Amino acid sequence: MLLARGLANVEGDQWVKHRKIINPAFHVEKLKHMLPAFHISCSEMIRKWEGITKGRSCEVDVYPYLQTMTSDIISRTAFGSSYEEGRKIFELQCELQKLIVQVLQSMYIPGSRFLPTKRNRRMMEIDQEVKSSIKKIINKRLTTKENGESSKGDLLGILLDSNDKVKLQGYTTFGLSIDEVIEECKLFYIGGQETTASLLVWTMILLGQHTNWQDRARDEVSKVFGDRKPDIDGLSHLKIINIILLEVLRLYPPVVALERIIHEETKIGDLILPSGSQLMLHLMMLHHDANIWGDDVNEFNPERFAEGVSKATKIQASYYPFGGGPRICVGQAFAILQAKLALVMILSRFSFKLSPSYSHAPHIILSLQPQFGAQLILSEL
Ligand code: HEM
Repeated sequence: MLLARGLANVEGDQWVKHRKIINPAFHVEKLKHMLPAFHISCSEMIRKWEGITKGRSCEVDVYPYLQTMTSDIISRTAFGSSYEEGRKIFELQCELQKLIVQVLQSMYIPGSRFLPTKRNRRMMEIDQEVKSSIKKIINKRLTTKENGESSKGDLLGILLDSNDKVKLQGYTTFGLSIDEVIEECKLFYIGGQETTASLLVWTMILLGQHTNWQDRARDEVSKVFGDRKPDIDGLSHLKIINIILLEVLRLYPPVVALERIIHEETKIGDLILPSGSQLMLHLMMLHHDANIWGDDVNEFNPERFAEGVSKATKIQASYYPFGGGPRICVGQAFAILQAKLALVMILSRFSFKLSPSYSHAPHIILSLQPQFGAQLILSEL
């Protein structure tokens, strides 16, 4: 729970309260204003690639760059004007994430997390530092608000506004405490950064393999935007890129499994599951089941989504890259918008193919990642 205790980790009434406050932050109207921030972060990545390729074809492991870009986007969109402080917080959060992965991968000794080891002390230090830095940003915001300045269009501002609104609606116990706002800010990073980087890296790997789809996507980009800067309207009309992303999320879902706890005895077929049972829906298995998807289940074939998600399978309810039901991913539209914009910008500037030095090894560290990176040959257009 050191990583974040926000929305994803609360239950019952607590969850209803958090979700009601957070939902507006991800509304399409709000996302529209975040597009310029997405654009800046993506342009920076492209400039770095141009600096490497210098007009020639060149091998680049694109994965770390995509990770930096998605991290940068979260810092900008979560904290807006407090971007620099936000970035530092997320760098610490990233270090914490790595330390936690080390713990998860080492032998479990009960109680060992309370020992004052170097790693444990560093983890506690980071946790304290992150909390106090977010607190400083929030306090600064609250002071400017008290002075009558309107909130910024970033996630933190929207979260604080939305919190005020539910309080005004008479839900005296409904608002979030400062500590809870802090946890939500941390969760945006945990939930949004690695997952979106995972979606983008598998998309580039697959388009580097299936260059016919890359060409189709690029054609679409030039038809929709020409020399225009991508806008939200155009992005929502990209059909080819949309089915490509759907197919990537089927083959390589960044979150590989969904978890649920049953609150009352439930009968499924011949099985009677007692209350309190923990269920896991493995998306990798569901998305790779030939009975559902057909014989070409392991092939990259975006065309299967041409008539929409429900027509792509023989059985309904078989595709859940963003989960489902009331707990469906709150950042879905944010992630898809970001992925579409990044792809449009990459495809307009580079063509790419898989390098012979790429080793295919999907592995899971919080999200589904290419273990040895994503080596592509980039060529400037
Ligand atoms: C491609 C990118 C992403 C994927 C594949 C993804 C996937 C998921 C999945 C599978 C869940 C669990 C849903 C369930 O249990 O039914 C989830 C929950 C969540 N995601 Fe995402 N996510 C992505 C991006 C984001 C982004 C960008 C953010 C925020 C900036 C975010 C924030 C959250 C939060 C807060 C929850 C918990 C929702 C709740 O419990 O009510 N995610 N996500």
